[in-house]
Amino acid sequence: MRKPIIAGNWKMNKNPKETVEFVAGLKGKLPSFKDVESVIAAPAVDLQALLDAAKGTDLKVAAENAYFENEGAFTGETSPKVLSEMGVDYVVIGHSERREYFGETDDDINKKAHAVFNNGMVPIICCGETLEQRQAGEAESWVEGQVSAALRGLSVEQVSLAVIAYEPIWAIGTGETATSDQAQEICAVVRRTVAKLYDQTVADKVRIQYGGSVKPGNVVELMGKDDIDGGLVGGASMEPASYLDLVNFKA
Ligand SMILES: O=C(CO)COP(=O)(O)O
Repeated sequence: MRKPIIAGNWKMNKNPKETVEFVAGLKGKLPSFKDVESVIAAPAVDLQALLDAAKGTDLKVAAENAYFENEGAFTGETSPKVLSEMGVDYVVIGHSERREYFGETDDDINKKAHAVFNNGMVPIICCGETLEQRQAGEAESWVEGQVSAALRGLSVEQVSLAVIAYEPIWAIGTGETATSDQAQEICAVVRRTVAKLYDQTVADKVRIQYGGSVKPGNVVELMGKDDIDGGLVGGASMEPASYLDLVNFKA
């Protein structure tokens, strides 16, 4: 049984004060961590405020990115070692916005996956195709390639813990959700890829999120699909009421 994991991704939005206000708005309303993992991925500048506010609650904290080196002359980067020392649980890596605007490659993302695990955290590894790739019938092979590259060299134990987020780029922030069948189809490809690279037991443990215009109105249908274990949510994670509707999708 895979535990559902719903993660908000605030992207480059909110300041520390707004972060604290958001968490105050969740008070007493989050599902138990035993049933659903509720996660917020916040900008690096908000993480300490989020960690402090989330203490003693069922909310888990994710960084939106980290570098693959622990320390050194890398001006402007965020150390995965320090994130771990701060108490961060998850790190989103390889988001399509990182790949597109900041030139991150499959190789960078693989190094980041290793760095995150080596520091005792769990990566949320993103993958997903463009509209052109989908229209050319290349979505499956593209995603299979991204997942294979990201997982290269990881141990069975590490991959069993990993979270993989399938986010079709054409559905991000566009209001255009993949249908639940389209989402399921590629999430199944992700799981089959893990089975091919490792084995079915590992594949059955990996949690796969769908992301791209997830909202309270479609979360139940998406979560009902066999290979969808969670959501990675931008816009609809920004306000407590909407976020609570998502994480309480079972209620
Ligand atoms: O990119 C996303 C989450 O990482 C999806 O964003 P939206 O939910 O705003 O479409």
